[in-house]
Amino acid sequence: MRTPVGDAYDVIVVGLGPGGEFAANKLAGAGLSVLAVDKHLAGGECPYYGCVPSKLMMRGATAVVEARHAPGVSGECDVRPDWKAVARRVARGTHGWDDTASVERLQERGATVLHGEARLTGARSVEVDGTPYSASRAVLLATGTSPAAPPIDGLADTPFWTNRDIVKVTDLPRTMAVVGAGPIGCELAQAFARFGVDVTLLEAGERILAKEEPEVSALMADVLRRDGMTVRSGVGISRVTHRDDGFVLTVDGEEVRAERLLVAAGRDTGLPAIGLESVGIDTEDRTFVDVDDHLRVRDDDGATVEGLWALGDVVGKGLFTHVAKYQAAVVIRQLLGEEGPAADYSAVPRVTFTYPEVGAVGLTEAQAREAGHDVRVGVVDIKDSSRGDLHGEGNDGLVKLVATGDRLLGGTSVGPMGGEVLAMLTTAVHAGVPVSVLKSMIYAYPTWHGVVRQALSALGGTAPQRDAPSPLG
Ligand SMILES: Cc1cc2nc3c(=O)[nH]c(=O)nc-3n(C[C@H](O)[C@H](O)[C@H](O)COP(=O)(O)OP(=O)(O)OC[C@H]3O[C@@H](n4cnc5c(N)ncnc54)[C@H](O)[C@@H]3O)c2cc1C
Ligand SMILES: NC(=O)c1ccc[n+]([C@@H]2O[C@H](COP(=O)([O-])OP(=O)(O)OC[C@H]3O[C@@H](n4cnc5c(N)ncnc54)[C@H](O)[C@@H]3O)[C@@H](O)[C@H]2O)c1
Repeated sequence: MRTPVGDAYDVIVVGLGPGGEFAANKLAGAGLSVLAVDKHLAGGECPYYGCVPSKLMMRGATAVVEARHAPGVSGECDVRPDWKAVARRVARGTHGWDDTASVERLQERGATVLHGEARLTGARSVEVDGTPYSASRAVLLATGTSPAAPPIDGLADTPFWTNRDIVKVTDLPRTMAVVGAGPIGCELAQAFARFGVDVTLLEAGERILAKEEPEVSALMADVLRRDGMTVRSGVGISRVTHRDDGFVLTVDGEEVRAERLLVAAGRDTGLPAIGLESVGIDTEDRTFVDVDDHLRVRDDDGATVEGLWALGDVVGKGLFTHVAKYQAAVVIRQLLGEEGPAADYSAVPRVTFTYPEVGAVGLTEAQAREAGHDVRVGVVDIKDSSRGDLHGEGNDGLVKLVATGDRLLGGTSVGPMGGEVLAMLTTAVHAGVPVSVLKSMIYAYPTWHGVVRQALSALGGTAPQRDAPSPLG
């Protein structure tokens, strides 16, 4: 452990989710004295309540559905899904919600780890459960988010589940209502539906997965309905009550009943609790901490708060683990005096791990038009490709490209490997690979990423070309 000078550490990291933990490990490993503080589990939302358990659930759900495709492609297959198997993998994958390994990793690198609630008292000082600490170089705020509860009459008095509860479920309910059809709602609803739970997905907005292209929302609503779910968008939920036999939601004046209720209606950054007023930031109407492209915190006058950085979900530049770690790397370079680019969000990839996976990067068509670009669009259904044809059942998906002139602004790839196909679109958008260069490449046959070639030829309204005549007719 590095000994701090006086009572001051070099760096204090508040919040040890993917962003804070990564920064604390790297900075301590580089020889700085680091105080690493978390009020709950070192590791944060992703490994215990987010990415890891939800992807383990999706893996189980995908295996079930792939087995159900067997009759058309490989004969009979008797599938008897058992949630206990998933629950066991989740308990293992989350280390039984125990952060000893993360804490020890930090300590081995020389950090001092404290479990406690921190509050800023100035740019380079914090209190942890009332005890003051100061940092000679920097405080890093990486306090992340917690599940938000929408202001629905009666909801707060009911035992509804959030992502933090549902990941611990060992016995499935018969019926479940889900409020919110963003990535969390869609992933978890589909996982449960594929294990036989009768799920009703309720979305207030016009469409599910509203941050994605409209074609994606329509396709995914169709897939989820074929999974046996009831999918309703544009609904108003006015009241929730709970009795022994379950929940009753008043939805557009009618009752929806369910044994369990999952609320997946967005995230809360909890800014009033972290002491931002001590550095001139009023949190009343603010959702995220304002930062410049080096993640330095700006106060209400737009001035840089010297010695204070923020990163991860709390800055709202993309609520993803990979964004939190990317931002942490930008901050680490500055604190270690290393060269490197400022943060750039023009090619942030995102993947919703439903089946099919929904991958996207850069601008959607609507965002590109709003930004004033002269937009060209190419959309291809993956069923209209050789790989889609060969795959057979389960070949739901599409590739959509958004370009202006010879420049790719964004792309979406939905399919059994939509998140993997996204890699080439991310490279293209990030590196500014011209559309003409992408068109001149050779695409392996018959691949899912080969559909990108078809979408490139569809750009600008040209009829999409198959990669070969359908071998199955
Ligand atoms: C169900 C679900 C599935 C997800 N799936 C994915 C996925 O597949 N891929 C992906 O990229 N992202 C996914 N995410 C998002 C991802 O989990 C977050 O973007 C990521 O965890 C954010 O990291 P962070 O470092 O900002 O903070 P967080 O992970 O939110 O951690 C913040 C930490 O700060 C601590 N803290 C807060 N306030 C204080 C305080 N005052 N004092 C001390 N400690 C404090 C908290 O206890 C917490 O440990 C998912 C999220 C959820 C909920
Ligand atoms: N695979 C991934 O990378 C992944 C998976 C899960 C979550 N995440 C991250 O976590 C973030 C949060 O996910 P999320 O799904 O909670 O948030 P979200 O904001 O994307 O979706 C929440 C949905 O709830 C709806 N909603 C809000 N209030 C409602 C109400 N009263 N009734 C009905 N619907 C209501 C909203 O209209 C919205 O569509 C995402 O933005 C994403 O960045 C990522």
